[in-house]
Amino acid sequence: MSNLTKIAVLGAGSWGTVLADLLVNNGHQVDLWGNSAEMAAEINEQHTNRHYLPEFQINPAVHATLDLKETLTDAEAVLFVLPTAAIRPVAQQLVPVLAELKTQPILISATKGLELESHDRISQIMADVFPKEIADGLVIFSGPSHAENVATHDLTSLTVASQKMANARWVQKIFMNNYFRLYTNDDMLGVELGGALKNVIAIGAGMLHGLGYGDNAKAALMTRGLAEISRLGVKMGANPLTFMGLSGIGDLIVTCTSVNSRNWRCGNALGEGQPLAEVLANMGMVVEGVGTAEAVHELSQQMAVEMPISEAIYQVLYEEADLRAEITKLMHRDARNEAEFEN
Ligand SMILES: NC(=O)C1=CN([C@@H]2O[C@H](COP(=O)(O)OP(=O)(O)OC[C@H]3O[C@@H](n4cnc5c(N)ncnc54)[C@H](O)[C@@H]3O)[C@@H](O)[C@H]2O)C=CC1
Ligand SMILES: O=C(CO)COP(=O)(O)O
Repeated sequence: MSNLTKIAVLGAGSWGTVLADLLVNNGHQVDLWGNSAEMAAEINEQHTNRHYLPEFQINPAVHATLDLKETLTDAEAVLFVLPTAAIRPVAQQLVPVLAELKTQPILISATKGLELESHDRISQIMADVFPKEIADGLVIFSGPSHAENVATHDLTSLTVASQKMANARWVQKIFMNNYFRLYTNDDMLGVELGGALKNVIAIGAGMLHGLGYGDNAKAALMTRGLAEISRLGVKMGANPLTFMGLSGIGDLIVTCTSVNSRNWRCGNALGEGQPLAEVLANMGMVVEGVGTAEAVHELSQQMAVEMPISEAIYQVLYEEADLRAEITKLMHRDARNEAEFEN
């Protein structure tokens, strides 16, 4: 066992690779677990991951592997940076390995989405899969943070939320450096919802851009998008102030305004008239807002909360609704007071 803090990073895509690099820059030991032998060899031998980050030189101390047991051995924390759809099956793979190793690492999730069908947040999936003593310590890691910016050490601030504030503070400490700043928050529900739901609104922002709409339209979409995210979140029990923070409005701003955003780029291509299947095939990276739009469509009905913008985006993605007709419908909803929080 070495004296370094070892972190297991699961998911060798754009965000996982950059976070592994950051942790190694901070003096920690990292095993980066992926599912492509070719990519692991490229990371270990050339210190690049060109499919996701064409220009990025990875710290040579990042070690990529396909071996889950090797990854988890001696790890004090396990950072999940996988698409939402992969969280449950990968978590299920971890359980017997951790039992065999007799360890209880701190779980951290940087994934942003709601699971299809169950509508579960990542914390709910973890609670289903892991023993309570491990699941209860989960830390959610969220906020405005495109991998492309962190790769160039651009200044970035995020939120870490947990039911166990000692764990959140530990994560804060291991990640912070002169380009990466973290704040703690005890509202895990609000932090998770903000990170997942903004992806749907970002698809809408891209759609507006693709159709040629201007800044007024995008600002209105973000503002009213945040109103409906907060409405659902508060009804579910989240702290309304969380939506004013980094994992709420902060992440909504970056995702709705950046060409780095996969969700924005997906929406933009749809607005320009490309079919969804073609857009997703060309992206080569996960576009979380597409699956989350379906989960939100069901969750908002279940919670009896109106989310007209997310619903319009769902209709375009899944029900072949005409995008311009959905925008017209939104503009002609009943007149109301801005401060009405119920609908
Ligand atoms: N890319 C970014 O800038 C940010 C991404 N996120 C979130 O992080 C999560 C991951 O996003 P990205 O890194 O962008 O995705 P990505 O598409 O770049 O990479 C995902 C990686 O997970 C791997 N993977 C998928 N299923 C797997 C499985 N069953 N076992 C092992 N590996 C598997 C894929 O092969 C791929 O390498 C998403 O929830 C996203 O919303 C959050 C903040 C920033
Ligand atoms: O969550 C993100 C930035 O904070 C990443 O968003 P995209 O997946 O749209 O790139």
